Amino acid sequence: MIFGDTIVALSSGRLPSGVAVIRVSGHQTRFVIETICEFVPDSRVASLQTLRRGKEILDRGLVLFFPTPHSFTGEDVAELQVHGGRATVSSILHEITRLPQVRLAEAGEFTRRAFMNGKLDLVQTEALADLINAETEAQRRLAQRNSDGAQSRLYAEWRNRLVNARALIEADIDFSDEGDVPGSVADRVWTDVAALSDQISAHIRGYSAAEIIQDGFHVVILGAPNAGKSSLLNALARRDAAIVTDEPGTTRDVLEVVLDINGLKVIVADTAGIRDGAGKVESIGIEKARARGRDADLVLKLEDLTDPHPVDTSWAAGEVVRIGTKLDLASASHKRPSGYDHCISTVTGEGMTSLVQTIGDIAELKIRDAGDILPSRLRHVELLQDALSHIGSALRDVHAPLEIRAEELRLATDRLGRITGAVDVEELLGVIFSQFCIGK
Ligand SMILES: Nc1nc2c(c(=O)[nH]1)N(C=O)[C@@H](CNc1ccc(C(=O)N[C@@H](CCC(=O)O)C(=O)O)cc1)CN2
Ligand SMILES: Nc1nc2c(ncn2[C@@H]2O[C@H](COP(=O)(O)OP(=O)(O)OP(=O)(O)O)[C@@H](O)[C@H]2O)c(=O)[nH]1
Ligand SMILES: [Mg+2]
Repeated sequence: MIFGDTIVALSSGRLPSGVAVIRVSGHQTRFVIETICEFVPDSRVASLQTLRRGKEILDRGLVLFFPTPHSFTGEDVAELQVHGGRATVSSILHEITRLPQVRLAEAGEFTRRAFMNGKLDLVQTEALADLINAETEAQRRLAQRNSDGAQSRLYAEWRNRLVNARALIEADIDFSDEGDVPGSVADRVWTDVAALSDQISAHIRGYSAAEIIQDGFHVVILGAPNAGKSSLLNALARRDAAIVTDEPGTTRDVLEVVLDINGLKVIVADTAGIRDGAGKVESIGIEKARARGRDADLVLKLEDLTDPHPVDTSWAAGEVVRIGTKLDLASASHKRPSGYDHCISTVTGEGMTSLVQTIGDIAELKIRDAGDILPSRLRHVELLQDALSHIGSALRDVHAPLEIRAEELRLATDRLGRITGAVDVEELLGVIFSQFCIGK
């Protein structure tokens, strides 16, 4: 695909930086190199050159040329690896964009061209955005695998199976016209389609793991006022994120910190202490605490060992871990308290390592069984569910004419095709590429 404009952008990170990578893509790329560099280097080989504006030296840097189609975008691409000073980069960008039919790239425009030229499919494109935004090891791994094409290959394999099934069923339809072939081939086909249906269901269930990996595992700290909730939040965050006082009712609003536990994003929320007879502001806080607790993946239920006021958490949907606090203050008689999963002191740090370990283990357990390849967007899940319901119709309506059942399989194939963009993508492009930064 030929685009009118040649695009240019700073593709590396924030300035100033040691080195900055300026990327150019499009049919004017050669002309850009000829104008500001000394020579067009051999394909895909770095060359050290002086960059000039007329006679004036702008910088000395590495220049690479990737002729079409063997480049990231599939177009002619150049990379200028220059000194990462703000003025250096802006003067080079200025010189390049002065040339005819060359302009600054929009966010995600390089990747959009790569997609248009068939270098990437939709799922890989989304995963590339995720890879760039990945902050934890689990996010990186998920994005890496999907950008690598593993998810796309899985869907391609499923589409193939459906296409094969349809071919055999349609063959059966033709045969049965002649009235002499029984439905034996069809029986085998339907068994495989049923197996595929189970596989797709299992894959869809994996989305909850993808959500935990991408959005974080949600932990909510609940307990009576003064139980030590904010102190625990601060100890987990290793900083003074929340205000701590000896006055009950200090925390009124929900306060979140984001942690990385064993490579997994964990969001911990501190909440207002739950009690009856609280004033207006505090009551609103308590309502928020309950709401958060209901949706949490894990509730940490805190009780002051020296003055326990257990709160009811039977309404919580996720797992509940009971924690005794202020272990350092607990008297000898309290020293071996029972009924707690963990006892901690945020003053001495006792029990903290083991508590963090437990949070990590529970989170890990939720994603462990999900398999390697996960749907990473609601978009994927919706199309997978669509595909599944068409397959379900085909399987269920055993008395329907084979033509109709085969058509259901065709619709399922189409839905799977939409996930990778093999079918009908135009309307999605804007949404997907708006997630990118400039230079990507
Ligand atoms: N300097 C630099 N580093 C980078 C990138 C880049 O664009 N520039 N990338 C940008 O994301 C990533 C690497 N991704 C890339 C993907 C494809 C091609 C490429 O030239 N593909 C050609 C040739 C393939 C081959 O030789 O095997 C092609 O697909 O035809 C380059 C980088 C990360 N590192
Ligand atoms: N000795 C000791 N004191 C603690 C410990 N944890 C908390 N405290 C003290 O207990 C009091 C209440 O702590 P907070 O963390 O503010 O309690 P909270 O549950 O957030 O209270 P509210 O926000 O009012 O619901 C403060 O004076 C803390 O210093 C602990 O492990 N050991
Ligand atoms: Mg508090």
